[in-house]
Amino acid sequence: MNSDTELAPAVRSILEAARERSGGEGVVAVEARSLPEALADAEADGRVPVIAEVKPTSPTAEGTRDDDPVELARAMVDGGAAAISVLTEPTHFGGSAEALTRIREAVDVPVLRKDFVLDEAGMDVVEADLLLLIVRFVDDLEGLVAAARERGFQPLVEVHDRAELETALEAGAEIIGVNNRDLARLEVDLETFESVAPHAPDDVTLLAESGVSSPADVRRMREAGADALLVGSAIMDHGAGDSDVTANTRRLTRAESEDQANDDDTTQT
Ligand SMILES: O=C(O)c1ccccc1NCC(=O)[C@H](O)[C@H](O)COP(=O)(O)O
Repeated sequence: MNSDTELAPAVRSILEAARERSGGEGVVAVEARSLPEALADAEADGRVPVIAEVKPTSPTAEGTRDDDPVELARAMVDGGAAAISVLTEPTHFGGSAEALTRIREAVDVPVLRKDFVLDEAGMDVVEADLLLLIVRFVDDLEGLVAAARERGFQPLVEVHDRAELETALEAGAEIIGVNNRDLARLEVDLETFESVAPHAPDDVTLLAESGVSSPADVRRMREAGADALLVGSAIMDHGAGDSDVTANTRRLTRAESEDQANDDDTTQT
């Protein structure tokens, strides 16, 4: 691991579970759907580029959604999602590689494998268009970025502060996510993205991850330089059980349209 900074007990537990999980058989080879192209398509279409996350539960979620992951992903695409993120971690997030495979067959947008990949073997589990690598949790980021690309994945490199951004850039990352959830208390603070984003070069595809829950949050992250938003909880709405995932997604993908901005103003007054 790349840092000895404090980690929440849930994160320690996630990492222990990740170390115990085995990789797949053989080396994965993917023909990836391009994330930058999907984000550009969404922009051209007047949608805010949102990567909607199929996240059955999590250490901070208020409940669990047992809906069919394929139906959830389809509903997110209907709501305008430019791409889908799928938690494949089974123990703490209720995910699976099988769910990702089924989703990728069912939708035509890029699909991110959101998991805690610590080494090359951890990559060879399932085909996905993007693969998450978290700077804090890996020792040889440059080697893993190269290994991911050799397999055809687009690596999404996740950072939490400016020093990690530098590490990501030195490793050759082209798609970088700034996670607003800190790993010590699991609290979200949108200022994290705002403090890191100005230091990212323009040619990087920059994602704001975690804690985006309203159209106002979307606009705030976009104004701070986010090319796209990665949103799980606000779309899954775990506590509400059968909340409408299409409507939840559409509310965010339309956050920059005039109608939505007017609705928000009306609601706030
Ligand atoms: O979401 C959690 O509770 C969590 C806890 C510990 C480590 C990671 C965690 N989440 C992973 C993610 O990065 C998020 O699922 C993703 O960024 C979406 O965040 P949100 O929109 O806040 O659900």
